[in-house]
Amino acid sequence: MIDKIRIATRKSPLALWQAEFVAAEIKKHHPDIQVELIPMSTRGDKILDVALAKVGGKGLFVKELEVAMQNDEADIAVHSMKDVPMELPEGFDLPVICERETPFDAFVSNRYAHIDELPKGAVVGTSSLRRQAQLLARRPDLEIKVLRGNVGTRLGKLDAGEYDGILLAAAGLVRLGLVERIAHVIDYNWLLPACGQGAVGIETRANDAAVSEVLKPLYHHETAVRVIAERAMNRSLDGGCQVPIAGFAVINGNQLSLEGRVASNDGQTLLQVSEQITLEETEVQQRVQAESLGCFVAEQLIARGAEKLLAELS
Ligand SMILES: NCc1[nH]cc(CCC(=O)O)c1CC(=O)O
Repeated sequence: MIDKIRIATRKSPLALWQAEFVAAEIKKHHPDIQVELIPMSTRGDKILDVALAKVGGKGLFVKELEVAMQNDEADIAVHSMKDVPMELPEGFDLPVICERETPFDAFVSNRYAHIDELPKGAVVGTSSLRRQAQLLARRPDLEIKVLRGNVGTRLGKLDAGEYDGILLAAAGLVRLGLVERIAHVIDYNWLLPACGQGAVGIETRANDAAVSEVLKPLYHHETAVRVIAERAMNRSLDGGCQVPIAGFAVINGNQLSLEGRVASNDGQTLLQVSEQITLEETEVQQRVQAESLGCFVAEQLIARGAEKLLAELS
């Protein structure tokens, strides 16, 4: 019997919100289990002055949390799925993906109500190559300026007048109660989200059946199927979150569709593939199908030159 669960989390307000959310859900379903947060800093939190793409290395935001689990200082780690490397290290599992918040990106500005209102040459803040590439594909005249730090830091830089507008995940702003800062949510047809964006995942030590059992009520199957498809695509393309890859899956009835994009950093080349399959009956079958749809979309992208594009970037 488990009487306590320790949650390793980053210290940013968004990470703490997500960990608190998981803690509250665990307590709701298991009133007798004690939950404790173990906040810690990761390398990704400490390196703030360089674009993430230049820092390199996978798992910048998760490694320290895994070490804490390995050392039995924590039992689970709560992550933004977007930040979780496609391949987990040996000894860890990701048994639970929670219900997704809005997966889209948001335009935030103190001066302009819409991206389309930005004048020629306006300065837009983002450190995501995915956002940069897709924005430049539509508006090659805009100037992209590095923007790092947690959500509050980024908003502070916007407010200090360093940018005409910035791009952030809408989910982070919603969770932090900052919806009013959103000028508009960006249509995914022209800014396709990152694989896993808006979804929270829970990592455990491998084969920790007791902890997995406790976490079961937090599992959201539809989100899991969508995120599995997106991540399988990303994995097959061998891309981390530091390359201009976008992937977005939706379920409509028994149809699972996945769109994937790979772009050059300047947005001049943008490859795009969309595929759809009919889902089988069981959850296990559907997860397997999602995985193969992701690989299939990746193959199509590779056939159109994605590998060459990504190789040129690294
Ligand atoms: N890379 C940082 C990060 N990781 C997850 C989110 C947002 C929340 C989410 O996608 O679940 C953010 C901030 C952002 O991209 O604006």
